[in-house]
Amino acid sequence: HRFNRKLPSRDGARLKSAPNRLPLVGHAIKFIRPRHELLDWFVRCQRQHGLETLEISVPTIPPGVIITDPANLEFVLRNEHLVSKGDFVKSRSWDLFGNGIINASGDLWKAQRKAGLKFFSGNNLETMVDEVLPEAYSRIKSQLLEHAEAGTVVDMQSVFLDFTSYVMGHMAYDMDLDSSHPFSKAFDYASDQIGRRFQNPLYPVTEFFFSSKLHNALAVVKRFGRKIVTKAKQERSSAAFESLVTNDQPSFDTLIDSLMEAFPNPEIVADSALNFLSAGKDTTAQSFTWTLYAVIRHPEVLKPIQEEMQGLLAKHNPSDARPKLSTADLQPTNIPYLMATYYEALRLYPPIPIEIQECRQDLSLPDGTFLPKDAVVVWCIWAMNRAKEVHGDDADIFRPGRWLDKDGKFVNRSAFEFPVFNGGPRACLGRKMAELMAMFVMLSVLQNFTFTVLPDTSGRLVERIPQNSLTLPMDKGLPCHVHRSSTVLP
Ligand code: HEM
Repeated sequence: HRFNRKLPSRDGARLKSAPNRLPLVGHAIKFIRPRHELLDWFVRCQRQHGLETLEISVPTIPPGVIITDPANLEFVLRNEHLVSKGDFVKSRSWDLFGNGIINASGDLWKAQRKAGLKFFSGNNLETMVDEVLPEAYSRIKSQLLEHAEAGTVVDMQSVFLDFTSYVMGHMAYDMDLDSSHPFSKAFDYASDQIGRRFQNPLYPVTEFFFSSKLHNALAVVKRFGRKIVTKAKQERSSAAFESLVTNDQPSFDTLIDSLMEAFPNPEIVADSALNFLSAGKDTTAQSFTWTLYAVIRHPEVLKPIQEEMQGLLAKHNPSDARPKLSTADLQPTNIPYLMATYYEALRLYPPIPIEIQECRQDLSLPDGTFLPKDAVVVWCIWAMNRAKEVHGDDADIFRPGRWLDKDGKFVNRSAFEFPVFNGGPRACLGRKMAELMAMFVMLSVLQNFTFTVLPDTSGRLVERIPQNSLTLPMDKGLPCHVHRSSTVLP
């Protein structure tokens, strides 16, 4: 047996088991159920046992626990040398993520983290707001106008995915990517199939018989990555050559540039850029979709958002009917209610809903739980974000006001109470970028359009649920009717 035989325990006794454990298969059935049922089950575990650490068992993987207490999560996130991604996650996602930052550890991770930090700390986010976001928005605006004019149904999830593909394509690869590009199609297919491996314990067998489409998609993705790096290298050489003639310093400021400076190996640069694209494209598009859904269901939030928009406009030259939004405009100090609305949607619909890590050695959590080496540590962000012990008795309710203090100022929570962007040394590198994109796209879309969600065939507005994935796509998208409203912002 390759796993340590010791079991998780506290005060010398076995832990309480998470509910619905079955003989032989343990909790495995729960993990292969549709995503919303699994998430509901995590919420039930949390409601029945509060912040207590519970035991879970799934055959073929080492014994494990579900943690919910923010103090335990803080310990886990701050001590990567003790608890980190293990074989369970890495073996399933290696084909797509390879040596990229998402799964890398040690020096390989450190160098990519440094290159990413350098990239995000420069002027790049300002360039994104000034140049990339307006162009990305103008593309989706034309789509929305066409649908508004023709009265046709538009899937807002796919519109937001077009938006983020364009933005991430520019930020990660310095090129135009839209959802119809063969790379985008191959990438989306491969991400989806890799996500399914986490739900299907027999995936090596299934893929042995039915995997040629996945292998082809992965080959397209990897080939595209290599092509991008070769193109960036050629551009660097010619810019360097030109600078000899003009005597100007060439400037290299794309993410690919930062990565090429850190790594001589083009395969690593390609994997790394792909990981950044992967980390940023779907998570953000999904967060915009769930935010719009929440706003449509809670129209009372539109008034304070409109007031903030008017406040922003008043700061610009009043004669300028289409002012350009700047990075300063998009800060939470200027638009606290919109930021609170976004955070409230992120709380109820976290784009990465579940995390799974493994213990590197025997250890004890702050609540006294003993975990043997190899033990699996799971936390469900979806359920933690609904814990009444942390978010109050109204934790199930969408209420942006919980993110504002008595003066209406936006107040954040610690990463351990609100682990939507992870925390500790491996906290999300793109958080600021995601927030700027969200504020920009929400201000622009809500200023120019109103939406009605389509009812189902019985005429009812059914609650939207997530689809199975590593992230949180809305099942069947967000089909809406869109209507034009007053056009004030660009
Ligand atoms: C609402 C949007 C987003 C959410 C909720 C989110 C959430 C997260 C989470 C939970 C992690 C930890 C994942 C893990 O290691 O298991 C993470 C890591 C990461 N995120 Fe984000 N993310 C978002 C947007 C972005 C964007 C726009 C980028 C830009 C490229 C980005 C770049 C990264 C990177 C590079 C990492 C790996 C950090 C490391 O391992 O050191 N994310 N993110």
